[in-house]
Amino acid sequence: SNSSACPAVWSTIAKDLKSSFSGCNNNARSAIRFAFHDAAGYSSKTPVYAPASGGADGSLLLSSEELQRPIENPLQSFQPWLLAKWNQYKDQGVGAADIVQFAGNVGIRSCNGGPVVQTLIGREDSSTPAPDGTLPNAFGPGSDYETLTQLFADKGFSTTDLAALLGAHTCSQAFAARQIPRGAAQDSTPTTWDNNYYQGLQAVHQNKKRDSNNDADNDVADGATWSRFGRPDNGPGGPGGPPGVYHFQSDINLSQPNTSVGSEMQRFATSLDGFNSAFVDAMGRMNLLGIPADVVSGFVDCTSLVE
Ligand code: HEM
Repeated sequence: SNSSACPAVWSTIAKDLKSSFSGCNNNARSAIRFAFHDAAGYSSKTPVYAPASGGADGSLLLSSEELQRPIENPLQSFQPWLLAKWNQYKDQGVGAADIVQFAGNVGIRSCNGGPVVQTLIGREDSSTPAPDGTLPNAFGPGSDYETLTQLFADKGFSTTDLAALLGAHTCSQAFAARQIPRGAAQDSTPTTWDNNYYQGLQAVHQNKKRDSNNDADNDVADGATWSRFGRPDNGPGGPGGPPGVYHFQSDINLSQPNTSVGSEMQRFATSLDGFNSAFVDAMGRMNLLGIPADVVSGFVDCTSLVE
């Protein structure tokens, strides 16, 4: 890839999106999840088709069938905003798949401490809905450790990659998940990109160990109703306070100590640099999911605009 070839229009888009995403706001966080959900439509277990087998092809922006799936909730309210942005620039040769991933990377960077992910441009678009069933569940069936590690392995991600990618929940809030209060965050500082997310999950497992014989209080004890232990652990609320930190069942399952994902998450809880370098590596590949390597080699590098 060639950075001098990054088309000028992307400078305008970078300025536009940076101001729209300022402070790691709702649109910034939605853009990060939107990029993930567009790209992660790829799986080695589904049929190969051009241009990206359901991966980073813009289909989440272009296919209403894909967008309407419940797993996308509540991105249906963000998509029109991003579509309008794309409509504003598409006559200047801007692709839908490219703007989706570019916006995700600007979103990450807009969070306080957010890293710079390599940002390549040149994708082909597709309005074919990605294969269904390729995205992870946070609660209930499919949110278990085995299913989720296999799901990500099928996209080419190792357990280290998965541990790092989950760290995006350093800046997540949940608005659609009915199992937790609306707007609840997954770490205590949702506009800051840090490793508190991992620390909070460590605390959950610590509490579980400490309290394995006692189910009388609000913790992970018996894992019966996870929302009872989804209390703010190091968050602004504390029991009885305003909504603070609520964990997804998937995040708790994947962070179990003595598992390969869990031990990497434990490492990231104590190493912000370790988290960021693993995240940048995995997210750079997420951005390109399903696109053949020989096609990627012709892409141009617009990373400097994200910095
Ligand atoms: C096992 C894997 C994952 C599961 C089960 C999962 C699930 C979820 C769920 C249920 C929400 C809340 C949606 C809502 O109710 O509004 C969410 C939010 C979010 N997720 Fe994930 N996620 C996973 C991995 C990832 C990855 C790999 C990324 C990005 C690299 C990511 C980025 C985000 C972001 C930024 C939000 C916040 C959106 C907002 O604040 O509006 N997630 N995720």
